[in-house]
Amino acid sequence: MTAIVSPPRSSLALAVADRGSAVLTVAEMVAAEQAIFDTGVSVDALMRRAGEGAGQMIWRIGGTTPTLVLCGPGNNGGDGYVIAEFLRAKGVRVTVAALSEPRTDAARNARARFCGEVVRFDEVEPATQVVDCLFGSGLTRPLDGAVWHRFAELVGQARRSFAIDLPSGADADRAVWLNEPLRFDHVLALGAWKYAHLLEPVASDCGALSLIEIGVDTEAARVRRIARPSIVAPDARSHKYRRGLVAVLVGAMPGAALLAAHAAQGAGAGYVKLIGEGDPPPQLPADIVWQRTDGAGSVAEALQDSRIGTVVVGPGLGRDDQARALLETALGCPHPLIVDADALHLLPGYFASLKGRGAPVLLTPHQGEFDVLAGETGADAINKVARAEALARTLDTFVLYKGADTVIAAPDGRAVIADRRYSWLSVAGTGDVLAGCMAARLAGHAQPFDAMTEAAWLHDRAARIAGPAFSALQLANALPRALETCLER
Ligand SMILES: NC(=O)C1=CN([C@@H]2O[C@H](COP(=O)(O)OP(=O)(O)OC[C@H]3O[C@@H](n4cnc5c(N)ncnc54)[C@H](O)[C@@H]3O)[C@@H](O)[C@H]2O)[C@@H](O)CC1
Ligand SMILES: [K+]
Repeated sequence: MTAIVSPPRSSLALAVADRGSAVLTVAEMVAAEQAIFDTGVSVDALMRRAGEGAGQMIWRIGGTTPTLVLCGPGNNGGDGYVIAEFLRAKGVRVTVAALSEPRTDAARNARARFCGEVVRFDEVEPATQVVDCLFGSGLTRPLDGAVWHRFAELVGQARRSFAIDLPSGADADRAVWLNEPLRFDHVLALGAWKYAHLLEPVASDCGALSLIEIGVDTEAARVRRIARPSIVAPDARSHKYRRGLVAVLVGAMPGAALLAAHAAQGAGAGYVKLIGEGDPPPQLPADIVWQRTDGAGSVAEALQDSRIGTVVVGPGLGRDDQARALLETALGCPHPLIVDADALHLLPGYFASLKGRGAPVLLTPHQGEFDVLAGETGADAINKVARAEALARTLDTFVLYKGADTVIAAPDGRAVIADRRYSWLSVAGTGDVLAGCMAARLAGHAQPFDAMTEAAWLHDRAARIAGPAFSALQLANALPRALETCLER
């Protein structure tokens, strides 16, 4: 067996990237707030910080629009009284509708400081602008039917709606609606993102998201919202192998493998080759190398090339015996491996090969493929991130769980949520492009988690650049322009 020498890295390497802002569970948020109180800040002072931050944002967006603030019994309602007083002092015509008397000391104090009018919730008239401070992270059950009905009417009839911290009715950790879904124009998250802001089905009902800083320390958070990666251009010492050699295995449908290869080129790989049986497909462009093989033994031999940075198996692979043989060979090769599409359906037969494999394996399932892989794994998980984490841990692989809310999870517990994917991505072949894009990034710097995050970002950015109704090839062709937006200056 040929000795494996890692290819030299670093041309399109990672720069010091923005880690993205933190995503916290309610329990983590409570602990983070407690840490602030432990420094001597009072609950009242933190509520003022939160309410005035949110008030400032509403003032910037809504100006003097007459405003109805809906206040619940807890500290979310307390925020509402702070916001109402802030806007009133700016000269905005503000009414507060209270669901009940405040039940916490901080909310009672905020209520006492509000100098405007407070009316009963069940008697209030619709307004041009509505601010929802009924419930935040303390919501434990669905809203009472009559309350929800009136609430939905007030939000629906307003020209502009804001939800403070969370839309009332949304479960923060599970990211589900406890009542019927309700759409807001703006959601102002306090201190950190919660899962409901970024995971479907709640995320896309949140409209424009803003994060109001209140001074919570989120440094140690394991889960983050995706942020624009920072990518370094090739330097003077760069050459094609240093940029990264990507090998894509070709199965029954070479078109999909070709798309992945195009995408790898567009995302910065220095050298891309297809490895397949017999003659190359007629549509093979001149700038993609075809490495002809003759049976599984010769594929294994081709994959011994120590210059290979990443192998891709799955796009257009098929699910027959030949496909199984290719997957088995790929799993046995010494390089980082991306397992995508058809190969994900075949993978449960090879879980044992994942354990102890020297080089990392990256899985890219959409929902159907995820179900095939996960089975009962993570059945009790609270949300999509926890499900992805459970699979990553169980199989000791990196997982990119696709969807409008794409989740990336590492076996060490790190996770990233790439929310609100551009909806025109829902077209055939975009998965092949994502796999190729990820392969290029991984071949360039050998960091699987970063490669997945960068690929998710570049894929979405390229789609927005390509505009509506693009083809998968047009998406791959837009990748260089997406890459340009991430280059370190
Ligand atoms: N902890 C803090 O010091 C801070 C909290 N802040 C705000 O406080 C919120 C959390 O406050 P709370 O923990 O008081 O929670 P909420 O204000 O979300 O509401 C909790 C109250 O509502 C009741 N409740 C829950 N679900 C209900 C339902 N479906 N129908 C009727 N009543 C229901 C609970 O029994 C409790 O009395 C955050 O979302 C944020 O807006 C901010 O002011 C920043 C500081
Ligand atoms: K709210």
